[in-house]
Order: sequence, then structure tokens, then C-alpha cells
Amino acid sequence: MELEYESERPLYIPYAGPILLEFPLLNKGSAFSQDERAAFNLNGLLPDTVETIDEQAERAWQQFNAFLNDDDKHVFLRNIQDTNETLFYRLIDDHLEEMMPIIYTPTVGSACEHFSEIYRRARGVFISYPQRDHIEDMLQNATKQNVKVIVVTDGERILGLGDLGIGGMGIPIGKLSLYTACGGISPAYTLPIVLDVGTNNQQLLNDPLYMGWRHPRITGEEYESFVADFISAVKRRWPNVLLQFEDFAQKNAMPLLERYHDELCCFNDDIQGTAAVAVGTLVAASRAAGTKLSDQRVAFLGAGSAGCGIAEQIVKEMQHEGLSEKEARARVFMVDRYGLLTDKLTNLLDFQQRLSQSSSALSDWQSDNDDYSLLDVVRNAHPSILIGVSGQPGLFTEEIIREMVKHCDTPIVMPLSNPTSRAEATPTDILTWTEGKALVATGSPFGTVTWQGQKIAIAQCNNAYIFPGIGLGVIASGAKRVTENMLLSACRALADYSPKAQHGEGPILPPITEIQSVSKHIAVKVALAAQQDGVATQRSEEQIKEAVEANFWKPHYRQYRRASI
Ligand SMILES: NC(=O)C1=CN([C@@H]2O[C@H](COP(=O)(O)OP(=O)(O)OC[C@H]3O[C@@H](n4cnc5c(N)ncnc54)[C@H](O)[C@@H]3O)[C@@H](O)[C@H]2O)C=CC1
Ligand SMILES: CC(=O)C(=O)O
Ligand SMILES: [Mg+2]
Repeated sequence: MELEYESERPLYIPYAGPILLEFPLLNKGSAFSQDERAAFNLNGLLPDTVETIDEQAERAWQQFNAFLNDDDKHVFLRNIQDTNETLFYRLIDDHLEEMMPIIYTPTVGSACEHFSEIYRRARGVFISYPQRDHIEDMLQNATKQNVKVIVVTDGERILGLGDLGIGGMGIPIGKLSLYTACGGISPAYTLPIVLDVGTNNQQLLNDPLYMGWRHPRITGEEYESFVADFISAVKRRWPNVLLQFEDFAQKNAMPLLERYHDELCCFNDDIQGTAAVAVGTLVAASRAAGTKLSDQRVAFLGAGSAGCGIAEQIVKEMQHEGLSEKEARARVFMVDRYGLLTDKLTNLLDFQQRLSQSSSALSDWQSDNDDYSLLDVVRNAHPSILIGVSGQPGLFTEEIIREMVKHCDTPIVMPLSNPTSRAEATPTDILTWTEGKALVATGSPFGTVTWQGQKIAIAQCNNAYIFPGIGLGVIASGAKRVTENMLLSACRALADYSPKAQHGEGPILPPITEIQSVSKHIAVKVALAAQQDGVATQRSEEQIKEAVEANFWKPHYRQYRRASI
């Protein structure tokens, strides 16, 4: 197994003794060879047997399975990540299906809620508002020097769980674990960051164990200039870094993206990554059904960052298929807390306004109220696609789903809210209420559903299918910006990979176990789009493919030689 790496050049390491064992990027534990143990003063610090990474992974897998609940499994895996990153990624490589729900949604949600209780060791950078004059120093202190991907949150909208303060750090850590496990970005190049601007979560403020800044969130001018200082410091420290905004509250997500998308290589995963995965799924589903996305009508529950991001991408795709912008917008219905977004509502944000329906076009709609509920929309607009991004569980009721299936043979129903506890409906309920007719995709993983003896796999429509490939494509091409075209290419590349669209059967999205191949394919398309948009150097497709392979890090141990200090 290790032979293929034997020709790889050795690494020259300036650390020795216990310090080397404390370095998660360099530690090999019991896999240090006898020669290395002698050269690096490790003799006596490890049990006698020199193990292979496979043997270490087998022990860790047995230990993993001995834990009785997922939260404990999460803590266990995070501990391996913090002590031996190579082993951590080997384990995930070997058991992605079992471990992805533990390091990512749904378990990461619980890990964020209990962040201060389960805290063990430092990882990433915590930039708190009281330390705002020292941001540059904090970035200098990061344990990683050559950072290529940052995921940053301020913890205000963590999955559908709300404001979790610095507990939100679990999300950048989890996302970056997937950048490595699914997108092959070396963990030496990734850095999770939380901007600690306080929290409005009273439970956390009252919690004696809470480790963040105990202060209500700063807002307005103070918040904006703090983020601006952070972005300037990042640009000075790592001018070519890819920065992913993650889980910011609705009021900040879009303004931050609009302000910075042309200042550095960045994107917002909840708006743009989610749009790419959702529209990729819908394009694949339409292809499989022999129709087009522009033939569908789409209803959303939740007109926030994710909902409006997906909706705008749907409008673009429908225009690409031949509709005018007006025709496309007339097919998309956004329902939020106060009902359907129409031009009668006066309190809409800019990005919601663009997606509101003209009330004159709804004059013949039947409703008991002035505001149209989701049920009213389903009754009157007859959507064939229903997308849940409200963060509220159970809102796709039996009545709504049964009404939907009256008007459409194969409804596509996507409760995308995370974690599992926030899903708008369960796949079992949706399939029961539609008598097995619905095509279901969820944000968090759900098991196979058996409907009248038939086993139906449930696709996980999560931006995890997109962002690792974008990161790999940006790194392989040296792209300086993330353009709309690059996101659109990622979306179409995912649709190319759909088993159902390709073969007419099987799941709508490729199984998670194929995510590395999917990410490589997305990376190539993203890199090509970057070149077309003039934000990356021109190279042939062959050269891009080689760069994607060359940049794809694999979890194995390199040989170490002692560097002179
Ligand atoms: N599957 C995936 O890849 C992704 C899933 N999500 C999930 O989507 C959810 C929303 O995320 P964002 O859009 O970023 O949050 P957001 O806070 O920007 O938007 C949520 C929207 O839902 C609305 N809402 C809340 N309760 C409602 C109700 N009872 N009826 C109708 N609308 C209601 C809110 O007013 C808000 O406009 C979260 O649970 C998140 O985990 C987000 C990004 C990616
Ligand atoms: C998947 C994701 O980014 C979210 O639920 O926020
Ligand atoms: Mg998110």
C-alpha cells in the first residue's frame, strides 16, 4: 500500500522529541520507523512495535465503533484530528459514509451547541472584537503558514440552530475537514476562523463554561469595520487565499458577499454553494424525467440566504434554457414567515424584493386570507418542485404534500434545512403521503426508505458536493476570484455526474463515496470557467487535469529526515 509513495522525496523536519509528537500535521505516532525514532529522539516515547497507518486506522476504527453515541464519536475523531491529521484523514477516507455524518451534519450541529463543554484543544483562529487591534498578530500566530483556504463564520446562523457564538467554530472546522477529505486540499493549507463579535444567545451568556466574549453582538458600523479590518489583514497575510463565508445571519450574508466578492477570492457557501448543489440536483432530475427545469414551477419555504441564492440560480438556468427573465421569475414562488413574497410587502430586503411576485398576476388565486400561505401557493401555482430552507422542522405538512401531488405526477420535494432535527419533513413521510411518487433530496443524510418493498435511496443535497471541488479548482488554476460562471460550471458538472440523469435509474446524486471523483470533475470545470472569465492563467484542459491530480493530497506518511536548525 505504501510502496507507491516510496519514491516521494523525504520531508526535512526541524522538530524532535515530544514536540514532534504534539504536531498534528507531522505526528505519525506508532508509525515512526526505527530510524526516525533514533534520528528524532523518539526512542522510549512510543511502544516498541512500528505500525503501518492501516494498522493504526484499524485500531481507531474499532475504538470509534465502541462509542455508543454520535457526540462521543465526534469528540473522539476531533481528538485524532488534533493529534494526528494524517491518520484522521485516512480513517475518513476508509469510512466516509459512516464518518461524514459525525464530522459534518448532523452531529456537528450538536458539537457546536456544546462547543465550550466538549472543548479539548485549540484549532484555528479565534478573533474577538476586544482584540481588534491585533488581528494581524493573530493571523501570524496561526499554526499554518501557507494558508490557501479559509472558512470563516461569526456564528450567528449555525445550520438551522441560530446564534451559537464561538460554538460556530465547529462549522469551519467541519467544512475544512471536507475540503481535505472530499476535495484533496492538504490540511496544511486550511484554516478555520471564527469572528467573535459576541452572542445574543442568553443561554450561552449565562453559561459559566462559555469560552467566547460575553457580550451582546456588536452591530452596524462597529461590526462592518471589524469585518473590514479582518478582510484587510487576510489580504495582506495571504493575498491569494480562497475565503469562504459560512453561516452568517441573513442580514449580513448578502451585504458581505456584495462588498467583498470583487476584492478577494471569496464566495458565500450558503448562498452560492447551496445554489449550485440544489440547481445541479434539479437540472439532473429534469434531465432524468426528459423535461427541462424551465418546464417546472418552484415553491420555496424560506426566503433567506439559501432560498434566494437557489432561486436566483434557478432563474438563470431557466433563462439559459430559453425563458425571458420575467417568465422565469413568474415560475418561482418564495414563501417566508409572512406568506408569499409579493410586491405588496413593504419590508422585504433587496434580494427578496427581486423574487417577489407581482400581485396583479395572482388576481385569480383562491385564498381565505390576504397573505398567501405555502398551502395557498401549492393550491394555486401547482409547483412541481418544493424546497425547504426555513430552518424550521415539520412545515411540509401532510396537507401540503398531498395537495402538491394532486397537480403533479412526480413532485420533487427537498427539505434542505440542517441538521436532521430541522428538516421540513422526513423522507418517509413524504414518500408515504405521495404514495412513493416523490423524488426526495434532503440537506442532512437520511437512510434508505422502503416503500412497498422497494428500497429508495435518499440523495443528500448539501453544498458539500460543491465547495471542495471549487476549492480544488481554484487552487489548481490559481484563480484570483470566484465568478458566477465558475459556480454555474460547478452546478452543471454535478448534474453531469447524476446516475439517474446518466442512466435513467439510480440515485439523483452520486453516492457520497464517489465525492472525490465528483470534486475532481467539478474542479476541472471550475478551473476552465476561471480561465474563460480571465481570472486564471490560460492552460490546456489536459494541464488542468494534471494540476488537479497533482494538488490532490492523500493521507499517507512521508519519510522524515532531520533538518539542521
Ligand atoms: N442543504 C444545504 O446544503 C444547505 C442548507 N441550509 C439550511 O437552510 C436553512 C436556512 O438557511 P439560510 O437561508 O442561510 O438562513 P436564513 O436565516 O437566511 O433564512 C431562513 C429564512 O426562513 C424564514 N423562516 C423562518 N421560519 C419560517 C416559517 N415558519 N415559515 C416560513 N419561513 C420561515 C426566515 O424568515 C428566513 O427568511 C438552515 O437550516 C440551513 O441549515 C443552508 C445552506 C445549505
Ligand atoms: C450545509 C450548510 O452550509 C448549512 O446548513 O448551513
Ligand atoms: Mg452553511
